[in-house]
Amino acid sequence: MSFRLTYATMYNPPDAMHERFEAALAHVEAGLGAHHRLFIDGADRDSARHVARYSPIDHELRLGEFALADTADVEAAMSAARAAYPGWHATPVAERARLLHRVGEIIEERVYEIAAAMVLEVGKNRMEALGEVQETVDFFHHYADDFERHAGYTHVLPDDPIAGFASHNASVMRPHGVWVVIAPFNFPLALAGGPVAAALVTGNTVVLKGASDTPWAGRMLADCVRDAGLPPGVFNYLSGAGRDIGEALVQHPLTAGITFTGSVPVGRQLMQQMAGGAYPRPCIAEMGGKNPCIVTEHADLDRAAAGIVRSAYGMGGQKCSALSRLYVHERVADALIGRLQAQIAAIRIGDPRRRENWLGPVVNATAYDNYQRHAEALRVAGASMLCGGARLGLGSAGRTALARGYYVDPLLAELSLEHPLWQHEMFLPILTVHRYRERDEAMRLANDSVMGLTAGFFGGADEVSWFHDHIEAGVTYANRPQGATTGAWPGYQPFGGWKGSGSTGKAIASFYYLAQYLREQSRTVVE
Ligand SMILES: NC(=O)c1ccc[n+]([C@@H]2O[C@H](COP(=O)([O-])OP(=O)(O)OC[C@H]3O[C@@H](n4cnc5c(N)ncnc54)[C@H](O)[C@@H]3O)[C@@H](O)[C@H]2O)c1
Ligand SMILES: N[C@@H](CCC=O)C(=O)O
Repeated sequence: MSFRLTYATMYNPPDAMHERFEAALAHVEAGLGAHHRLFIDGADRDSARHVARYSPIDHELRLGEFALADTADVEAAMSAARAAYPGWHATPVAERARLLHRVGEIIEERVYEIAAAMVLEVGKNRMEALGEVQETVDFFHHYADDFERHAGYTHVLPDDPIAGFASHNASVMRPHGVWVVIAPFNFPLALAGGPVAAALVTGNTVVLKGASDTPWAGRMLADCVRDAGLPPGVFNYLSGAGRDIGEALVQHPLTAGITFTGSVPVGRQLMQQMAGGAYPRPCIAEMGGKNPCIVTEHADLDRAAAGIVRSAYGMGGQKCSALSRLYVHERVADALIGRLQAQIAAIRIGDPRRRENWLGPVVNATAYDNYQRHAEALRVAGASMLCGGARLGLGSAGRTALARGYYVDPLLAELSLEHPLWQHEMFLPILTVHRYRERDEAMRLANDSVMGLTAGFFGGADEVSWFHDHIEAGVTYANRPQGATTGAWPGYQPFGGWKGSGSTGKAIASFYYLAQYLREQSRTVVE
C-alpha cells in the first residue's frame, strides 16, 4: 500500500517527504520579509496599516509585513461578496464543485511550500504542518464530492393527493448569502479552508478572517483560491484582530451566517450576537476542549503511553483535541506514569524546522507566559510535578539554542481534584493525572466538564462499549496509540464537539455538515 499522509500515519513518513520539505523550506526562507496583502473582489488589496510578524521559533526571524484590515476593508469585502452572490449561487453545482476540486489540486501542488511557511508561522513540526495542508486539500475534495453526491440536497416529493389538480412538491436547499469564516491560529489553513470549501460549494460567498498570529496561512489559501479562477468577490480574505474586524464582520448587516472556530468565550459571544439582531442567523461554532482519557487496569500500557504523549504534547498541546486530563486506575498508575516519564524525557524539543525535533515553541508570548503561570499555580497547589514545569526559551536561564523562541518543557503533574485547572483549557503541553479506584468514578470525572470535544480510552476490548455508552464527547478513540484524543481526518473521523465544545452537534466532514450552510425551501406548484 502506498503512503497516504494523515495525522495517524504522520509518525513514519517516507524519506522523500523530508527531502521535498527541506527543499521547499529553503525556498520559502529565501523569500522571507515579503509584503502580504488582503484579497478582496478578486484582487490583492493594500490596507492602511501593516504589521511586521516574527516567528515563534526565533523572535528575530522576520516573516514579513502583513496587512491589517480596517472597517473600510470589511465594507469592501462584504460588498464584493454580496455582489458576487447571485451569480455564484446560480452557478451549476457541477461547476462549483469543479472549481473547488481545482483549489484542492492547487493546494496539493504547493503542499510543501505552504507547510514550510506554517512551520515558521505557527511553530508546529513539519509533519504536523504537512498533515494540515493535506487535510485542507482533502476538505476541498470531500465537500465538493459530498455536495454532488447529495445532488445539492434537492428532493422531489409526492404530488398532493388532491382530486382534479396536479400539485407538485419538492424540498430544495438554498444558500444563505454571504458567509463569514473566522479561523483560529492553531490550524490556520485547514480550519479556514474546510469551512470556506463548505460555504462555497453550497452556493454561499465567503469573507474569511484569519487569526492575528497567523495572517500568512490565510493569505496562502487566498492565493490558491485566486489561482483556481473563482469569480471575483466569491471569496475574500481579511487579516486582523478579532476585536476590530472580527466584531465588525459579525455585526455586519450583510452577514448571513458564520463559521467560527476558536475558544469557548469568544464562540459563545458570537452565538449570542448571531441570535440577536433583526432575526437569528446561523452560527456554526467549533470551540474548545478539555479532553480526558481513561486508562483501566486492563489496558496495554505501552500503547496507552504512546497515545497519551502524542495527544498531550503534540503541537505543544495547542490542539482543541489535545489530551489534558488523565484518569488512570490506581493498580496500573505507577507503571503508566513510569512509561510516560520515559517517553517525555525522549521528546526532542527545539527548532521545528529540523527533522529531529518533534516539539517546537508555543505560539506567542501570551502562551509562553501562561505556561509559567499555570506551572506556578500547580506548584503552589502542592501538585506532584512528575515532569517539566520550566520555560526553556526567551528570558529563561535555558539552553542557548532555544533562547530566542517560546519553548517550554512538557509538563505532567498529579493534581488534587479540587483544583480549578481541571476545568480550564490551558492550550499548552500540560497534562494532569488522577488515580481512580472505581471505573464509574473515572467516567464521572471524565464527564465533569462543560466541554465535550474528544475523549480517549485504553482498556480491555470488553470495556470499549461501556466507554462509548457513557462518555460525553463528540469524538472518541479506544486503544489508539496514534493519538489518545487527537488526529481526526476528513473521511475517517467526523470531528465535532458536544456540550460547550460545539454549537450544532454535527461534526466537521460528517454526513450532516454541508446541510448547515443551507436553508430549506419547500416548493409546491399546482398546474
Ligand atoms: N472545535 C474545534 O474544531 C477547534 C479547532 C481548533 C481550535 N479550537 C479552539 O480554538 C482556540 C484556540 O484558537 P484561538 O486562540 O485562535 O481562539 P480565539 O477564540 O482567541 O480566536 C479565534 C478567532 O476568533 C477571532 N476573534 C477573537 N475575538 C473575536 C470577536 N470578539 N469577534 C469576532 N472574532 C473574534 C480571532 O481573531 C480568531 O480569528 C482553543 O480554544 C481551541 O480549543 C477549536
Ligand atoms: N482535527 C485536529 C484538531 C483540530 C483542533 O485544533 C485533531 O483531530 O487532532
